[in-house]
Amino acid sequence: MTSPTARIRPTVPSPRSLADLAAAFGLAATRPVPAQAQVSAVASDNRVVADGDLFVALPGARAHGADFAADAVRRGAAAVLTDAAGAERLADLDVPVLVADEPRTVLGPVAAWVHREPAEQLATFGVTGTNGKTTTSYQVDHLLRALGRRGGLVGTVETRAGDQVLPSRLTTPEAADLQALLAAMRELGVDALTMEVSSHAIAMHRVDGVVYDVAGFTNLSQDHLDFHGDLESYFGAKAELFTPARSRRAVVVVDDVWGERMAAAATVPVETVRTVPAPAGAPAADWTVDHVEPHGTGSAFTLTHADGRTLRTATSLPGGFNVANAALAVVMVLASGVPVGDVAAALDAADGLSARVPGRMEVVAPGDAADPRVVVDFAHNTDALELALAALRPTTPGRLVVVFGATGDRDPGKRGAMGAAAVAGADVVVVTDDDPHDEDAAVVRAAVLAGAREALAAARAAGREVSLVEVAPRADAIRRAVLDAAPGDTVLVAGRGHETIQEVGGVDLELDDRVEARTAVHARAERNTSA
Ligand SMILES: CC(=O)N[C@H]1[C@@H](OP(=O)(O)OP(=O)(O)OC[C@H]2O[C@@H](n3ccc(=O)[nH]c3=O)[C@H](O)[C@@H]2O)O[C@H](CO)[C@@H](O)[C@@H]1O[C@H](C)C(=O)N[C@@H](C)C(=O)N[C@H](CCC(=O)O)C(=O)O
Ligand SMILES: Nc1ncnc2c1ncn2[C@@H]1O[C@H](COP(=O)(O)OP(=O)(O)OP(=O)(O)O)[C@@H](O)[C@H]1O
Repeated sequence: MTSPTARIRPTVPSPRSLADLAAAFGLAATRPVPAQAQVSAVASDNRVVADGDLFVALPGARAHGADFAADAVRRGAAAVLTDAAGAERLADLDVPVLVADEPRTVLGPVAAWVHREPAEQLATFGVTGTNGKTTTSYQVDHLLRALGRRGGLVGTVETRAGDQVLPSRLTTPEAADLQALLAAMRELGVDALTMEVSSHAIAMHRVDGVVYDVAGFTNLSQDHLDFHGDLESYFGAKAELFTPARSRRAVVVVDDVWGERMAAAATVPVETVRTVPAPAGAPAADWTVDHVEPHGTGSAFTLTHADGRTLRTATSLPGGFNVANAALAVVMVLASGVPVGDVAAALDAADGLSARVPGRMEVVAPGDAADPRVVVDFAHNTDALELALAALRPTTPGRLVVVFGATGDRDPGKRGAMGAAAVAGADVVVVTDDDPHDEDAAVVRAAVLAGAREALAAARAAGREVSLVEVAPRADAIRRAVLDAAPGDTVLVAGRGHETIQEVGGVDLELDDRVEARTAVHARAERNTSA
C-alpha cells in the first residue's frame, strides 16, 4: 500500500465557519472557537493536509492520528477534530481542537458538510460484492459516458475525475479524501460518479456522508474473513449499503443464495437481476438474462424485464460472470431513470459494454500458430479463480496453464481451496507468490500446494493428467509458464491484475504481471527465430 502523498481536491477553496460546524454536529471544543475560524476541507492523514484543512486525528490499530497533529498544523491545518484520548495529547496545540466520541463515525458527514454535500449534486452509483466491483463500475462509467454524462470513477485500479487520473491506494477511499474528491468532481463539471464500495469501507464508515442514487450487488463468496470474521458478518457489512442511510435504490444480482438474501434484506426499493437459469422454486426476478451467445472475445445477451422492456447487447469481456457484471451495470443505469431506448441506443453506439478494465481478463498475447494465448486477470480468491479458468477453457484448444499464488497476511483459509480450484480447472498449475506482505512466501506457497496436492489425487483418479509445479519468484514463474507453453495453450496469470507493486517483507517491489508476460512472449519469439 503506497503512502498517500497527493489527493484530488477542489482548486477553489470555499471555507465554512468552524463554529457553525461545531454547532451543527454538537462538538465540544477544548477551548472557545474564534468566531472567524474557518475550514475549507478535511484530511485524516497529515501527509495530504493543505492550508485551511480540518485535520481529523483518528484512533487506529497502528497509531493515533493525534501523533501527526503537530505536523498537520505545520502544513496549515486550521483546526483538529479527535476523540478524548487524542484531545488529551493536544492540550498545547495552538489551533482549536474539537472532540467527538467516535471521530470515525462523524468524519464522513463532517467532510460532506464542509464541502457542501457534493454527492447530492452528482448522480451516484455504488457497487459492492466480493468479485466484479471493478469490472461492473468500469462498465457503468462506460455506459454513462456513452449517454453523454461526464463520468467520475473511483475504485481499486484508479481514480478518474474529469481528465485527472490518479492511481488508487484503497478500493474505497477514506471519507475525508472521498468527499474532497467528490467536491473536485463537482468543480470539474463531472455529473455522474461510479465507485466501488468495499465491505471494509462500509464497516469503517468511509462512505458515510454519501447516499447513492443506485447501489449494486454483484455476489458474495469467501474473502476478507480475516477482517469480518465470518460470512454472516461479511454479508451484514455489505447489507448496510442497501439501507436508506446509504442508498435510494438497489439492484441485486440474484444468481446465488447470497444475492437472494441481499434482495430480501434490502430496506430500499430493489430490482433483481438473474443471469443464469433459475433453480426450481426460486422467485421470479425483475430482470432476466437469456440468449447468451459468444460474441467476439465476450458474449452477447438479452436483458428482459417482467413488464416487457427488453434490450440486446454484448460485453467484450469473456466468461459468464462478465455477462452478470454487464447486466448489473445496464440495470443500474436503467434504475437511475434512463429510458431503455436511450440505453439501447447508447450501447449500440458504444459497441456494448466494451470497457477495457486494466488487469481484468487482459489479453497480453492473443495466441497464434507459434505462440500461446496469455491472459492476465485479477482473480485472487477461489470463486474468481474457478470462474476465470472456466471462462477461458472453451477457447483453449490446447492446455490451460495457470500461474497464481495467495496473498500473505490475508485469509489463510482460502489458500488450500485456491490450490484445489486451480487443479480442478487447469491442466498445468504453477504455484508462485502473490503479495506476500510480511509473511514468509514459502509458507504461503506451501499452503496453496497442500490444497493442490489433495485435489491432484482426485484429478488423476478421474483420469485427468494435471502437472503441478512450484516456481518462485513470480517473475520466473510467469516466464517459465510462457516459455514452456505451446501454441493452442492459454496461460492465465492470476491474482494481481493491474497491480504494479509487490509488497515483500515491507519492501515495495516493482512487478507488473503484464510486463513480465509480454517480456516472456518476446523471449519466445527470439528463441523461435534463433532456433
Ligand atoms: C483495515 C483497514 O482498512 N485499515 C485502514 C485504517 O487503518 P487504521 O485505522 O489502523 O489506521 P492507522 O494506520 O493505525 O492510522 C491511524 C490514523 O493515523 C493517520 N496517519 C497514519 C500515518 C501517518 O503517517 N499519518 C497519519 O495521519 C491515518 O490516516 C489514520 O487516520 O486506516 C488507514 C488510514 O486510512 C488505512 O491505511 C488502513 O487501510 C489498510 C492499509 C488496508 O490495508 N486496508 C485494506 C484492508 C482495505 O481497506 N481494503 C479494501 C478493499 C478490500 C477488497 O475488497 O479487496 C479497500 O477499500 O481498499
Ligand atoms: N461477477 C463475478 N463473479 C465471480 N468472479 C468474478 C466476477 N467478476 C469478476 N470476477 C473475477 O474476479 C476478479 C476480480 O474482478 P474485479 O476486479 O472486477 O472484482 P472486485 O470486486 O473489484 O475485486 P477487488 O475488490 O479485489 O478489486 C476478476 O479478475 C475475475 O477473475
